Amino acid sequence: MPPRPPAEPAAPAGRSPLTPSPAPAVAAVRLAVRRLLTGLPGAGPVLVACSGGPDSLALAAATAFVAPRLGRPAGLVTVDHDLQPGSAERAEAVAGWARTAGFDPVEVLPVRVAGRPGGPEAAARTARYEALVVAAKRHHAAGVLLGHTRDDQAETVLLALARGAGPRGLSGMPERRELDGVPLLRPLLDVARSDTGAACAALGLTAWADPHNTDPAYARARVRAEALPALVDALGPGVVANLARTARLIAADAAALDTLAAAALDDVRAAGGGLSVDGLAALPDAVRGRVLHAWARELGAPPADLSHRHVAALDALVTDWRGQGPAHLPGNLPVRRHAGRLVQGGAPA
Ligand SMILES: Nc1ncnc2c1ncn2[C@@H]1O[C@H](COP(=O)(O)OP(=O)(O)OP(=O)(O)O)[C@@H](O)[C@H]1O
Repeated sequence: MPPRPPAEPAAPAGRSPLTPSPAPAVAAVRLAVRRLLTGLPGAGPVLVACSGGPDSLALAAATAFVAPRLGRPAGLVTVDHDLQPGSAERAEAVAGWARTAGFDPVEVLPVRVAGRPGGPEAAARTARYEALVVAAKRHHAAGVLLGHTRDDQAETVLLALARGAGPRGLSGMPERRELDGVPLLRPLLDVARSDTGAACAALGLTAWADPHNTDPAYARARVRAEALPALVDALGPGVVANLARTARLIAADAAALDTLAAAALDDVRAAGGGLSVDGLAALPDAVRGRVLHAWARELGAPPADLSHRHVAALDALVTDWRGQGPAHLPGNLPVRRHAGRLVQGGAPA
């Protein structure tokens, strides 16, 4: 069903109809958007990335309400992945609603997913983010707003725990990050999914139900349908908020370690090039791992291919040196230990 234009809820009895009080869920979503938009740098528009699902539809309705009050232009973009029948009509319905809600610009972004590497979900995500970044640059946007909620964050943390992720994965999704110079902003990370659904209902918006969200072929859908509800049953309703809180705490620690590692990398640079083994060995494990990771990227290893195994191989040259090596980084980059340093290059002749 295409979304219908938002309508403010009727004022409760005893209140002036001129100042209706929004439903609590509507107020919660608006407050979250206001908090993020207040003081956002840059004068350009924010672009809401809206799928037509309940999260981004509630986000869009809140942005349509809040942005003009803060003097911030707001546009809306919806991506047509062309993966399901009727996707073009749905995208047009979202765009049509957005025009009536006052967004400008409003764009449907068609993307091609076929032929990209990875599974269809990953390929669609990559294509979507590419299109969002291009649109944001075209409109000199101050940022792209995404509708991820607290429940999405909790799912992300559980999935990260299940695959044995380190602090980066356990940090979940950041509220703000830059992709190719474009700020990606997630105002709803502390808003419950039940609130985005309730906000849509209170505003008379009919959201699109993405069949992928309930398809048990996807691990995230199984976490959403089974694992999180089981945890909530067993441990209480605070679990979702607590998982999201843990992500924030770990993100703060990870950021502090990153800062320490950036300084440590400069400290352990060796005079003749490469890194000093003694300097590296003196660092705490968590800092040394980050230093080696950053150095590998500096050497030209493609970040997407650089795994913890590569970092562990570099680490072994420092802490477990038995004459082995070189370690091989992706991008055909051998690293060896020579004269008390880690240096790039194959075995000496
Ligand atoms: N087709 C799309 N067009 C524009 N933005 C999208 C699209 N799909 C996803 N997004 C953006 O990415 C966010 C996360 O999408 P995802 O599908 O992972 O989560 P979701 O919980 O199903 O969100 P929603 O309820 O908004 O569909 C969305 O809230 C939205 O901001």
